[in-house]
Amino acid sequence: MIEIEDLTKRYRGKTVVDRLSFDVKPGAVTGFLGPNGAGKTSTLRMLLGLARPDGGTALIGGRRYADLDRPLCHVGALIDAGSMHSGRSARAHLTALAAANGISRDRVGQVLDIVGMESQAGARVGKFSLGMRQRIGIAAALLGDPSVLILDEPINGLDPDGVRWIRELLRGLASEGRTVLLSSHLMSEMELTADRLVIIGRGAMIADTSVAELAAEYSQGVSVRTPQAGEFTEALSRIGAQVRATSDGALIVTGPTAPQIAELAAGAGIVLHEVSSQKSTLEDAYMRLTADASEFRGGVTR
Ligand SMILES: Nc1ncnc2c1ncn2[C@@H]1O[C@H](COP(=O)(O)OP(=O)(O)OP(=O)(O)O)[C@@H](O)[C@H]1O
Repeated sequence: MIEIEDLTKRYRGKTVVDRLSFDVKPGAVTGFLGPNGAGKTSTLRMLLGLARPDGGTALIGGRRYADLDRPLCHVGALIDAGSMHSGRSARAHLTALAAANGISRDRVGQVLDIVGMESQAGARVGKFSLGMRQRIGIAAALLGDPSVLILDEPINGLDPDGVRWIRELLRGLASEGRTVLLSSHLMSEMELTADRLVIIGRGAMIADTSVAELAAEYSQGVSVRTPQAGEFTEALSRIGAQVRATSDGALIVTGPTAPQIAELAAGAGIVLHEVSSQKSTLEDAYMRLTADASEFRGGVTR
């Protein structure tokens, strides 16, 4: 469990994390989303004791990171794997990390196995591709078998196989009851990976929701095609539905669900050619939610 309350960070007078509060619960993957510069990394760095908050608290299992005994056994973190330039082999890097944290050497083999890197464990980390470094970074995060995982942009720069691999790994770790928090600035990376979503902009909370709730909230009604449009519009209006006709002859119905509309038509002897829910994509929802919060969106001069 991660608890963030009123967390605030300022750099040179600019508030980059602004009284942020949210909880991250075990047993689910929580996506931490926001445009570039929204304050995600700053928040994660405070959570991991790498930056000092100017206000509020960031707790893991009820304690500050700095107060955890053998922190690697409570929290695994991946922050900036791209910058990991080690002249050591992957195995030596992990073995040193294990030794420094009182973790058995045997665990190194296990985590190399989990991330599929045993065959390359003897090669120098500095020679690895970004995707391989991400895997070694995740192996390091898993060394202490932690119940909480915090990953900053772990999908960034991975090829489709890597993306699928990390998605399955994180979902598996969450299904074992672990708390998994990962950041991204792309909804497309999150919609298949995360259960819950915490969306921030300019350091402040925009939405604390689930993928399913956000999809339902931004659903745009049901598209219906029928040769009896006039008659069916009257029947729909009688049950309180809102109906508007589109220029290509469809009816967009808001209020009832698609099955309710189909049943109403069947009961009234109306022929339907099409009934389909018009879901806006989560990407659209995210773009709308963060439209005012993006510092770097092109095309507009402020
Ligand atoms: N050490 C620092 N000193 C000064 N400013 C900083 C520092 N770290 C972050 N910032 C500023 O804080 C703001 C938030 O940055 P942060 O990296 O937390 O955002 P982010 O949401 O992780 O963005 P991205 O998706 O681009 O990684 C930015 O304006 C950034 O320039």
